[in-house]
Amino acid sequence: MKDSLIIALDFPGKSQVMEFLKPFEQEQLFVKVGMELFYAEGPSIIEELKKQNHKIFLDLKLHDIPNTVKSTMKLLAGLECDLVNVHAAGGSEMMSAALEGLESGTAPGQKRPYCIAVTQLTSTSECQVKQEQQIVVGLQESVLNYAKLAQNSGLDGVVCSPHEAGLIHDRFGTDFITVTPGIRPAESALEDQKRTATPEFARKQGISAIVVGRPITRAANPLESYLAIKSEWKGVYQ
Ligand SMILES: O=C(O)c1cc(=O)[nH]c(=O)n1[C@@H]1O[C@H](COP(=O)(O)O)[C@@H](O)[C@H]1O
Repeated sequence: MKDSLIIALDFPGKSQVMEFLKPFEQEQLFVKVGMELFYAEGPSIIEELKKQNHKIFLDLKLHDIPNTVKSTMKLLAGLECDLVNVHAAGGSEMMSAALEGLESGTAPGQKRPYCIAVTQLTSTSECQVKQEQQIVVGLQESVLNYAKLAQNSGLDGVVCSPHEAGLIHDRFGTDFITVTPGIRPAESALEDQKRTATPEFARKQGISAIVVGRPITRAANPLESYLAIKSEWKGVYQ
């Protein structure tokens, strides 16, 4: 997990994914399958990507009652991805249930997928946290609170922005995984992301893995963009 660069495969279907991956034949990738692609293609897209030897983050951000999350995680464990996630806002009981489900769905002798919790989405601003979510302590404290709940529930780490990751490692240890989207090389468009940072800034925070979507998938030359971001991040595929 350490120093990984995860490419968000936010595409509407398999054909676009396979077209995108063509120039990456020489690269072993860590890819993220999110709701759009998974809902379009179902579990077969995971099998396809595994056949190509890519590591997989299945990003379905489960957020439901504990029983539903537990049984869904049991099912997802069978897909043998490397990383899955839930929303910390679902609460500690839900997070513990997610882990129980994953453990019970993992074949004996196999390693269960890492499970991390989304704290505050990187598209969320300080203003939204205070005005819409009515969390008076503010964004950073809310992220730290969710990280604490996730760790106490036995999860392996969190999704947060690069701006909170250093503090999370200070408080919760360097082994607690931080995965940070919202990565934008200097002068890239921020689009809907609010808490953004460059790959270089991310490297200095001791972050475990960065997630990059559009700056690679929508680049004129995706492979070139991937390699440039990777060298700025100094990620080493493991
Ligand atoms: O869990 C995630 O992956 C996630 C959490 C978060 O807080 N923010 C966030 O952007 N993501 C995902 O990370 C990816 C970021 O994509 P880009 O903004 O295109 O780089 C998208 O697939 C999002 O769904």
